[in-house]
Amino acid sequence: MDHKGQMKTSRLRELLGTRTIAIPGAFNALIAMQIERAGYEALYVSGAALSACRGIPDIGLLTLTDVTAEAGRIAQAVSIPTIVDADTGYGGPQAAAEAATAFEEAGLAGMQIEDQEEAKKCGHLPGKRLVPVADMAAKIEAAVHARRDPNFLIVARTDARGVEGFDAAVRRALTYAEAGADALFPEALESAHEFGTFASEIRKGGVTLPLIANMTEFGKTPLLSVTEFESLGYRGVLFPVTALRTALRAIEALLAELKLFGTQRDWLHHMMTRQELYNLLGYINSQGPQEGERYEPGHERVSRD
Ligand SMILES: C[C@](O)(C(=O)O)[C@H](CC(=O)O)C(=O)O
Ligand SMILES: [Mg+2]
Repeated sequence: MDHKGQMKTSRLRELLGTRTIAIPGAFNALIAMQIERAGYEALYVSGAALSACRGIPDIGLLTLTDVTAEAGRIAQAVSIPTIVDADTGYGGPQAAAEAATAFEEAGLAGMQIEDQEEAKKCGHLPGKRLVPVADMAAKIEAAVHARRDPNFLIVARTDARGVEGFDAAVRRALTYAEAGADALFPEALESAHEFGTFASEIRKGGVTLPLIANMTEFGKTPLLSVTEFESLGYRGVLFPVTALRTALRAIEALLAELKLFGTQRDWLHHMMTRQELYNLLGYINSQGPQEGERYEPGHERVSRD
């Protein structure tokens, strides 16, 4: 952890302590740069998106080494804080402690750990299994103990809603707060009403930690806006796979048309131009944009490649 890393961790705490923010998921460093440039104040590295980018499902196949390398690259490409999805913590308390150390050193501002058993699944699928509450609490304690920067954020996610029920989700979250978690994340709640009740039950339990909501699509949770979550008492709203799903659909459509027509001409206006991509990368091309490199509607030649 360096000075820059410490600034990001304290910034993340400050943000979650004061207002409600949208936290989009970045599936690589370039997308992280886009997220920062679009004005977001924090970003998320999703296990589901990272797995998908490797061509594998989100069933706990990513290792700590894999995630540290990729999430570290993402975090270091931007100056806003990054929260990484650490799945189940990659094992027991010792593994969770190692994860906290590795992520902190790699420049992450926080990590999210969930209470599923190790052969995990997407939190919005049926058939999940949870570890005993004491086992999860031990992982949180170990991660909290392992961090060197006290601001490195440990987000405790409970998947209990779809397994043991709503009340168990509240009870588990309260226990995780006691174990030292810095933020609570109730996974796969099924209505705005449940989000509101969860928040008020947590407050009734005497816990004032920031709450995180997950706005993943096509799952169990109806789509609510950041403003709605703000009024329900949530401080961070994740959009973990939103950019990836959108990119995938666009690429699917492009590929179909390219195959059919043998040219990408009609797609130029959907593309970021060479110069715009260079600008995003901060790459100063010493020769500047070449004639014909900028897209103008009606012009077919865009790049000199
Ligand atoms: C938030 C999540 O853990 C993720 O990996 O991004 C997933 C998202 C998803 O699968 O849609 C989740 O379990 O909710
Ligand atoms: Mg995940």
